[in-house]
Amino acid sequence: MTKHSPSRSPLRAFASPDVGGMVQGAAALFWLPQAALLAMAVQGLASGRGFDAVVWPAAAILLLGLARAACESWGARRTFTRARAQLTALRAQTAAALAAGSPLDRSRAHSGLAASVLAEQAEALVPYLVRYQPARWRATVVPIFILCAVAAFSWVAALVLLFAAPLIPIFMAIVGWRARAASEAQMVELGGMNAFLLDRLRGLATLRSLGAVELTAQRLGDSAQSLRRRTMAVLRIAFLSSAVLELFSALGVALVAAYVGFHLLGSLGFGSWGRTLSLGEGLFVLLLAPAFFEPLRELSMVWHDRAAGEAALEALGRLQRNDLPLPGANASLTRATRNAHAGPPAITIHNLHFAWPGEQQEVFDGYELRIAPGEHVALTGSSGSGKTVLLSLLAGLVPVTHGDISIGGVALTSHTVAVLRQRMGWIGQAPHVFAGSVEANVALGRPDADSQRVANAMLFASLEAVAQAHPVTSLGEGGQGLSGGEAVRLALARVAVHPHADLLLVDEPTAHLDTETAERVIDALITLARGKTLVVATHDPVLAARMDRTINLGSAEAVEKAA
Ligand SMILES: Nc1ncnc2c1ncn2[C@@H]1O[C@H](COP(=O)(O)OP(=O)(O)OP(=O)(O)O)[C@@H](O)[C@H]1O
Repeated sequence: MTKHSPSRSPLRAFASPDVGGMVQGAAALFWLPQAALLAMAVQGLASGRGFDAVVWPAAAILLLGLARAACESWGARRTFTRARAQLTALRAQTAAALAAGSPLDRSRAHSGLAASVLAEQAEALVPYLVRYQPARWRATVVPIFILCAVAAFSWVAALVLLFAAPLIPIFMAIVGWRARAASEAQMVELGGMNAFLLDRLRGLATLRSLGAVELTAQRLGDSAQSLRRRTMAVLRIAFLSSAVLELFSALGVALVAAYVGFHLLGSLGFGSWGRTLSLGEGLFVLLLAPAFFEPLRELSMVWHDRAAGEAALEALGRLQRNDLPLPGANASLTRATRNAHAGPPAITIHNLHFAWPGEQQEVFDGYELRIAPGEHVALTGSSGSGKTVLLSLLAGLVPVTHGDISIGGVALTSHTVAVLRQRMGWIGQAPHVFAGSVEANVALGRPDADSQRVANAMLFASLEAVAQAHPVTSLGEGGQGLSGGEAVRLALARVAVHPHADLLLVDEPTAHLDTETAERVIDALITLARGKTLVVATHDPVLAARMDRTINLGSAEAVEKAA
């Protein structure tokens, strides 16, 4: 299985401007003919042509203005639609990459951070694409055209613009570099605060019972203060970049205005290719000077969108990196419908090696195991001996480092695991209970879980009383409102609803239950596993005694005996 770590380039593709942004940016070029017409009209008025000199240029300026507005609005609409579509695609790609990671990967982003990046931080891409990209394009193209037009009349004015302009990108680059660092720090702080909040909300009952609510509120307050400071840093940098730009653009325009004014007065006769500028030409140069700086000023206004957008792209890229991929995450399920299973599967494990990524110590080092079809097996052993890891390897939740696992004669590989998983029923150590009704928690939205099947499964797990006590949506997130025994029964019902499951993998179903409840859970489990292969990890000797065989992972002889 290859490591899923997308390069930065697919994400970078999001940053390329499209035709909408280009049209929007180029619309600023309409100012060139508009300024020329305005200068012509003033020249005409000055030369005594009266009202006639103004009418046609005014009409043409109006038409050009309408054309400019149309281009800008079409470009803006197209850029916005594209940006939303790109964001949706990027969110889907990131969510798919998150789902393609093993649930046992300890380096996975916390759910609070992932939710914050996907829902909140990713939104920064929209201003980045809608405002920054067209502004960047405009700032690259428009000043060049204006500079050429100005240079055609006066090389001195063009030179003034040319000298003032590079200072702006230099300062912007310096400021932008700081802005990016500040923006990234702000986003990290925001994600951290969200993760902290989500985590503490989940553990509120524990915090309250141990009297740690005050302290947590104080820490949350400190985080909020730190976030405020970071946000202010980002804003300060944004204001600074605007101030620098305003200063240089005002200086540039003032110098051009002074030159044109003195030139027209005859005090500065040079700089216009050996001739004297007319009033209209001087005015044209003067009208173009602020327009030369305008795209750069716009760029500075949206400069922090760039920093936030790039920080968001990077955060999404980080979420997409998987250190521990989920085997077969992208395999198709189509073959599953064709595969009719003949009886419960046998399990064969040969020369199994498994080590966690980045760890030298192997949890399994050449492990061998055979389980007969329909056999009920208890995995025992001291805490940390690898019971959960073995169940996870059988369920294909983590990839084996080396060795072979076969289920029902089919080798467990990234190609077959999705199909094999269809015949597995899994009960983890802490089954997750979603906020919602008991029925919805049993059905889990599976297409084959119709209401009749759900009702039968609930009957089997004696859950009707629980369902009646929690009508419609009252089950709390994380199983609040359910006792430990009820939560296990809910997990049993989830498996009971699945008709093709003939291999049950169950992790410590009786942990933390009183003897009587544990007995009932064991009875239900054995009933459910009738005619199926069952592998159950447990520390409970009563449960282990009810199985056909016990395999102790904590002792080497037991492993050999099992083999
Ligand atoms: N997600 C993980 N990432 C890295 N190491 C892990 C992870 N989960 C477990 N381990 C390590 O793998 C080893 C086996 O853990 P495992 O959970 O399989 O033990 P176990 O026998 O099920 O223990 P228990 O009876 O307490 O549930 C332990 O050393 C544990 O620290």
